[in-house]
Amino acid sequence: MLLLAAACVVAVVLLLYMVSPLISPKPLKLPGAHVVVTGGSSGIGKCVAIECYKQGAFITLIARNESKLLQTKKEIEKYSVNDKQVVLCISVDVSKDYGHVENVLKQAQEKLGPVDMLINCAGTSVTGKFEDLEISCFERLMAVNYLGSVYSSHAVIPTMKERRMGRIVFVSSQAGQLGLFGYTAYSPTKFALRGLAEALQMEVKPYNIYVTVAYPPDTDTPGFAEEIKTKPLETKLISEATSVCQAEQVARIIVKDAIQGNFNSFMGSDGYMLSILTSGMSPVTTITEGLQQVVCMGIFRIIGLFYLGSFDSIVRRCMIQREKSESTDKTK
Ligand SMILES: NC(=O)C1=CN([C@@H]2O[C@H](COP(=O)(O)OP(=O)(O)OC[C@H]3O[C@@H](n4cnc5c(N)ncnc54)[C@H](OP(=O)(O)O)[C@@H]3O)[C@@H](O)[C@H]2O)C=CC1
Ligand SMILES: CCCCCCCCCCCCCCCC(=O)[C@@H](N)CO
Repeated sequence: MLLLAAACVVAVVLLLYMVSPLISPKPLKLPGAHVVVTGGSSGIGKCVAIECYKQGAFITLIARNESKLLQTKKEIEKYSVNDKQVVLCISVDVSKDYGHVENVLKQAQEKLGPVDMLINCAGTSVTGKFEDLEISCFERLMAVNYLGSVYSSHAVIPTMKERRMGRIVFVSSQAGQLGLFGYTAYSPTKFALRGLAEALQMEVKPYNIYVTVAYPPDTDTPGFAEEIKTKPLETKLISEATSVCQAEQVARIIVKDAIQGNFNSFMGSDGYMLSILTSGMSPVTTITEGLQQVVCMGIFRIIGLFYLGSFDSIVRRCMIQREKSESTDKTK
């Protein structure tokens, strides 16, 4: 009886493997494709643009600061693989005025053709204790990290649906998979992208459009260098659970997953565990991915509980330390 059940399971798995090429998306061809990268003038966005350019794509870079855009354009052009390739720069704040964002993306499409891939990388972070963060921080981060991605995606989706092809990438964060001390303003903006991505993916899949959510860990970028200046001690200590990644490496993984149309894009072994743990009701792109989630979820939850225990003890130790130093300050 048991043998029969096992045989059935094996048969089903084999069958699923056989049909899996039918449900996996066809990879996007980057040579000659038009790739738009918001936040493309610095850090992860810049490396994503370079990676796509190296593979023959035409690039539109979007950010606010014009001189940074031009400098990055020059840097990217060093990697050209043919003499037709173009890097277009657009200076716009993706979080301000939807009409404006829609307009500049229309102009970009007139110049370089319809957008094949949009990478929403424009974003910023502020850390601090909940009550120390000004309300304007919560509003600004939601506007840039979340609404900025909504605006840019909203402007390109109609053409993608008409052409029945395309890729949309949202750059979330590991802090968009779990909430940590110091990230009360930032984490919700990154969790929001996941909700948007899931709902949007269900809408656009019949049009052969694939959505990817990337969850990078701490990554060595100008934005990260700015962030650590004001990070609470607790956040620093908790973040030491993972090592700092290089932007080039993060970009390579994001571009590979976007080309393949994978919903999940993660980096490193803790990124792998977090992605399995938080897979919830997210779509799967391969049978192997689904099987790994089913098999590993429980054990990763146990490992996760140990991590949570150690994070709680960091927070408690810091609190006791702070109270001690405050009371000695008072007695002085
Ligand atoms: N570095 C890290 O540790 C991690 C980063 N991430 C996420 O990756 C993304 C990139 O981060 P990172 O490379 O570190 O950031 P950087 O600060 O190095 O670069 C941010 C880019 O976004 C642009 N940008 C910022 N605000 C706006 C805006 N309102 N409108 C248009 N462009 C804007 C910036 O240009 P300009 O200022 O000129 O507008 C710049 O090009 C962010 O979404 C971040 O949350 C996720 C996980 C880890
Ligand atoms: C079972 C597995 C458990 C794994 C636990 C992993 C611990 C995660 C620590 C996460 C550090 C936060 C990264 C935020 C990066 C970011 O978005 C900012 N740097 C942006 O500037």
